[in-house]
Amino acid sequence: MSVPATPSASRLARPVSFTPNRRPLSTLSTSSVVDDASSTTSRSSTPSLLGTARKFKAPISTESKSRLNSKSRPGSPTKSYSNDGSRPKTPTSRPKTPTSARPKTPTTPRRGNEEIMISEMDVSRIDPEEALVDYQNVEAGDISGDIDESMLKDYGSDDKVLVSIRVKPTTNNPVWNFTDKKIQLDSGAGKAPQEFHFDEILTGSENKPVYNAVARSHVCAAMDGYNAVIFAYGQTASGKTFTLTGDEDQPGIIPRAMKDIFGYIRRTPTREYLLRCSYLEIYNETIHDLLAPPSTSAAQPVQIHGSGPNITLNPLREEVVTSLKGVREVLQRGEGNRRTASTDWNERSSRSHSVFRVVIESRERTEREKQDSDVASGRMTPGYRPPTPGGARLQAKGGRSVQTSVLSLIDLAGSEKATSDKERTREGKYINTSLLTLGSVISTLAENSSKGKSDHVPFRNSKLTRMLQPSLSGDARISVVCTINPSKDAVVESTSTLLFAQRIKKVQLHAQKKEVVDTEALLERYKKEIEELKERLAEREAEAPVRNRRLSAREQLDESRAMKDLNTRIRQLTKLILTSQTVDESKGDESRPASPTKLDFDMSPYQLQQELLAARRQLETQSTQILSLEAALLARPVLPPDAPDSEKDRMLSEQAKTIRELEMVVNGYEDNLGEPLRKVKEDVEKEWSVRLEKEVKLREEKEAWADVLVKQLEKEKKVRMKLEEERQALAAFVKKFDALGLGNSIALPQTKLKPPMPSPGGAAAVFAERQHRQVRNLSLDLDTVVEASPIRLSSAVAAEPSLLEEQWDGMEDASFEIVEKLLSEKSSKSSPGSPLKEVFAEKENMPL
Ligand SMILES: Nc1ncnc2c1ncn2[C@@H]1O[C@H](COP(=O)(O)OP(=O)(O)OP(=O)(O)O)[C@@H](O)[C@H]1O
Repeated sequence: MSVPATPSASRLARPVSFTPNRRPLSTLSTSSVVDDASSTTSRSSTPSLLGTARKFKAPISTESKSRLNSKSRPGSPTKSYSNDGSRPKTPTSRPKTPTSARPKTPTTPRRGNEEIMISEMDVSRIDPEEALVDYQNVEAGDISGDIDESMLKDYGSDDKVLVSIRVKPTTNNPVWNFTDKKIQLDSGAGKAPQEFHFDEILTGSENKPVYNAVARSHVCAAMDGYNAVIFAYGQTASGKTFTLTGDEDQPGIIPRAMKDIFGYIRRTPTREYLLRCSYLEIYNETIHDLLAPPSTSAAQPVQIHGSGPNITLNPLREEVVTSLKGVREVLQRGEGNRRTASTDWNERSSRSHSVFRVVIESRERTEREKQDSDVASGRMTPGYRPPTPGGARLQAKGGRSVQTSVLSLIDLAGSEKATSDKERTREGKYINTSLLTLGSVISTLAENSSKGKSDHVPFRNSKLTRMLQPSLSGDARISVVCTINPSKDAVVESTSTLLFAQRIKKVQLHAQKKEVVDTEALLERYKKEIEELKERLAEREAEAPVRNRRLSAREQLDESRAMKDLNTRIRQLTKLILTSQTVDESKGDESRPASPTKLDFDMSPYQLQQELLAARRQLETQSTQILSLEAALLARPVLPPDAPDSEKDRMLSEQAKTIRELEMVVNGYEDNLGEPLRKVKEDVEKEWSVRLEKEVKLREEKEAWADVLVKQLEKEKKVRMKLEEERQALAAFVKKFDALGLGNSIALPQTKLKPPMPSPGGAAAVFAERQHRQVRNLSLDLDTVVEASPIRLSSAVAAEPSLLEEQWDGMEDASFEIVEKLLSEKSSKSSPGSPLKEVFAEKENMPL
């Protein structure tokens, strides 16, 4: 068997059979599976199965409103009713769950909201391992607390339809009298007295006895491998939805059946189950998938394919459920999508026929599985066989057989008279036509059965009868609840319902359960596929060492990827099979997280071992490859220097190829590092990259600082040069000063300063010229000024020692103090106004 690339896609084309007999793999119409996930929205906070049975309503007429408002909930069952004299036109209704929050859109009664909650429970996503239900994983809360075997009917001995009448409680002039099995029109009704006999006559508002009488045996039959159909038929507002769905106080057949299903699994330690639900409605002769988003189901109505007993429905979703919570979600979604509207007779009348189906696949558990799960759960396999009425047990023949059955719970739209609303009238026509067809189909079948005839049965005249053809042809156990309104103004409709019930009672059934190995069953197919995949994997692994020698690096990489894919698929499939440990009420049926970490933790020890082995083998292969490639690289021939260019090019391209191959192998090697190792690697890389960044920053800062220092140094150098210039200028000045001739009378120490002999007036001229130049350059920038003058002018250079503060070599003795001293000695001898005085006067004015 080949592995489909995408498991869900491979099922897309498969239609869902309505006939479990030779049903192809029932799966989703997955055309909208992908976008479903994005549209998950909680629809109701009410946890009840019934609290969500809210429907769209058409606006209610004032007349209807007042009638409805005046209704009160009838009391407990009575076998005869008092006539209070009031004669409301409509039957007394039990008030439904408040619907004020619901929009009323008469033209689009179907929920127009695109954000319909889409469960993740479709077959393609669910983990079958967690979807299999058995006795150990059914939670106590999921099962019916009132299992009473005495309530079960012996459905196995009778090949007749179980027909029951439910009389709706009313205080409004009831005209029918009844006993347990007989119902009779009152003589006071003004009509010919009629008497009818049925399997059960049920009254009152309690749904539990109704379920026990009409549905429980058929639910058990379905669990035991028979197809079963339970449907409610009757005039509008007579209580069909109340019987099938019920409300929070009085859960109806559907929620009770689901509880019983889990109860049955709990009591059956020998089997494991896969449960799938679908929900559809037939509205104006079009079939809609109630579990698909409305836009999808409107664009792609469900089609009936095939003929005779081999009817298939496509596209139709089936969602795997493992707990009541999961069922609740499916029901909430489906019921939210049902079309209802307010009519003259029923505030929330079902405007369509609805079919809720549960596909039950089950398989005998192997001793090994039982032991394993008992050990895992700390329980021992109970040594008893649960009571399963009519149940021959399935035996494994060769391989284990898979039993498949379908339980269909059908709420028919009510027959009705013309209404005041145009849209309702149109719907009513469709409803009446299909009910009429159902009636004539039942009549013909009854005739054929009772008179041994084989007249043509007009199944094809309506979608409803065509869909029900396999069941009505005898392939299923059928239970019909006919609901009637006993009040006088509904006598005609009630009589018509009772006649229908009488006819259907005559239909002969011959349902068989399927105990053969059903290779089409999803459960079996998963198991088979797992086995095949494992075989293929083992073969490939065994061949790997020889094969890898032949393959190029790329081919080896492809090969290892293919093996990885096989492993992944095996893991997915294994997880799709539910076992007893996995059913848990607290668990929703949300899709299992796709986290690889989660998957790893969920793997069985065997799978982990397989995984580990495969990974090790791959690593070994890759190490060998790396080594051989490295050796090839080292052993490459060295070309002589005078080798032709073409030869060099060839060599280079070969080496480039080897490098590429090495890279590929190394990449593959890294891919194979376990998650933890990869994580460690990432952490280390992260830590070191932070450090590296810090270091780089630090280095940049230091480099910038070094630049500043270099610049500073250059500046210093320039300043030093200027200082040198100034020093020389000053030396020149002193020389000129000495040239004034004073040096002739005063002996300056020759060794300290040896300027040329100054000439009179020379120093003053130099200073005058410098002073002039400095004033001229005052507006120039700092560097220019520094260059132009021997005297510091700027703050930038103020930090530098002043020329006059500097210690000049050999100038100590030539300080101004000495000069001053010499001069003062001289001045005492010379007269005022002498040239010397002039010179000093000028010097004192020198800008310092
Ligand atoms: N046996 C019952 N006891 C108490 N209330 C009931 C009973 N049967 C029906 N009702 C009430 O009567 C009203 C109409 O019932 P329901 O909607 O089930 O009728 P229906 O047959 O499904 O109608 P339609 O065909 O129009 O959908 C509801 O408010 C429901 O609660």
